[in-house]
Amino acid sequence: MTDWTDPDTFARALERADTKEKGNCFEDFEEGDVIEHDPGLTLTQFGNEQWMGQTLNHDPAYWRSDAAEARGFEEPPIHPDYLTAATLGITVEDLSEKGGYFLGRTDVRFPGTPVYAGTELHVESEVVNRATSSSRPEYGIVSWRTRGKDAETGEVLCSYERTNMIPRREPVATDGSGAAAAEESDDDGPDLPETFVTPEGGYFEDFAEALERADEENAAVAYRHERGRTQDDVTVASLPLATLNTAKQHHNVDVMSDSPSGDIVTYGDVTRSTALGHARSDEETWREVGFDDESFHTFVAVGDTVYAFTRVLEAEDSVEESSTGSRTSSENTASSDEAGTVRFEHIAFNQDDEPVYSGTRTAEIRKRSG
Ligand SMILES: C/C(=C\C(=O)SCCNC(=O)CCNC(=O)[C@H](O)C(C)(C)COP(=O)(O)OP(=O)(O)OC[C@H]1O[C@@H](n2cnc3c(N)ncnc32)[C@H](O)[C@@H]1OP(=O)(O)O)C(=O)O
Repeated sequence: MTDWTDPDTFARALERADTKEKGNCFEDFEEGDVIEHDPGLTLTQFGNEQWMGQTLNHDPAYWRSDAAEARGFEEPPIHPDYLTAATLGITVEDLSEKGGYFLGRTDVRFPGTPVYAGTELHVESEVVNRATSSSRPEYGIVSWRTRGKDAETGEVLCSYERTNMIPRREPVATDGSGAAAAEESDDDGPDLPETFVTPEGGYFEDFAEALERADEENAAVAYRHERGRTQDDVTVASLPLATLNTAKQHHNVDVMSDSPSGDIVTYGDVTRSTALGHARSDEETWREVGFDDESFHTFVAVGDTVYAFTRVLEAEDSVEESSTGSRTSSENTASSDEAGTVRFEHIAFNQDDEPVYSGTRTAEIRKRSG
């Protein structure tokens, strides 16, 4: 009788067996396709605290009832970074499990927040763009609009547009124009302002005052944050799996040894949330409003340390009044007169000072006088 576990026999069996494939290739996506993602997730206090603890998001309003109430929440809510990461994690099986990398995301918004523990998430995505990569024949570039909804009420809690490099079944000829353009770009050297201004504190007034000072001095409000977080098995493999993110990039060292990164890499949402955690530790955050123009520039792997750099772009002190006289919020107006709205650019960088993530963020920041 054949012993299938004999190593030689088993090696031959493996050679002859078909693989039941997971995930979709570039050719499987058509613009306009709508995909309802089967995995769902109940947003729990444990999942929320695990994410926030490991990414150094220690804002007390998300941990303690009294601090939550002082910020106008019923109880410590689900953190917007965890909500974003969970909304994306659920989609990976259908959209990007085949491989390829998370390149960027924009228009990240939270129309239904605050969200509390116990909410069940139902997620759907629409293919909004499919493009040929001019530099990488084995990949195409796909963008999706994703919406994470409250499974019970249908209310949209988190939505965004995301772009990944996705493997093709068949490589295509590329014209190399992207790579050539990058090589041709003339390098006149960096064009940085002479003076960098650092806000004195983390309140809205500190950011507004620093911007005024920078305007007078033809300077930029730009500074780095001291904390760093070295990537380990928890941040690289455990946190994405806890969001049901099945991307092999984060947990299959065997397959990834033969990939552009050569190793497993940190989930983009972990890198970004860690850098945002560093930035938030130096400010008095009131509410997160949204994120745009997010890009992942290079890989982060076990042993790399994630640091953060912040540029303050705008500060707006206005609160919109509705016709009934009650407060409403829009992009540049705060939801409460206790806060003003600030737009930041955050850059995550590694121990070699290489940018690994960048994006703009709009947040309501508490007023000292509020
Ligand atoms: C979730 C999830 C997976 C992850 O979280 S993976 C971890 C996060 N992502 C990364 O670590 C990727 C970091 N990026 C890189 O290391 C490099 O970008 C990469 C993937 C090696 C490619 O480098 P290249 O130097 O070959 O090329 P480019 O960076 O110029 O990009 C290749 C083409 O993509 C286009 N592109 C780049 N960013 C965007 C964007 N935000 N939106 C649209 N298109 C973008 C770029 O223009 C290039 O196009 P060509 O036509 O010139 O090829 C999960 O699995 O879901």
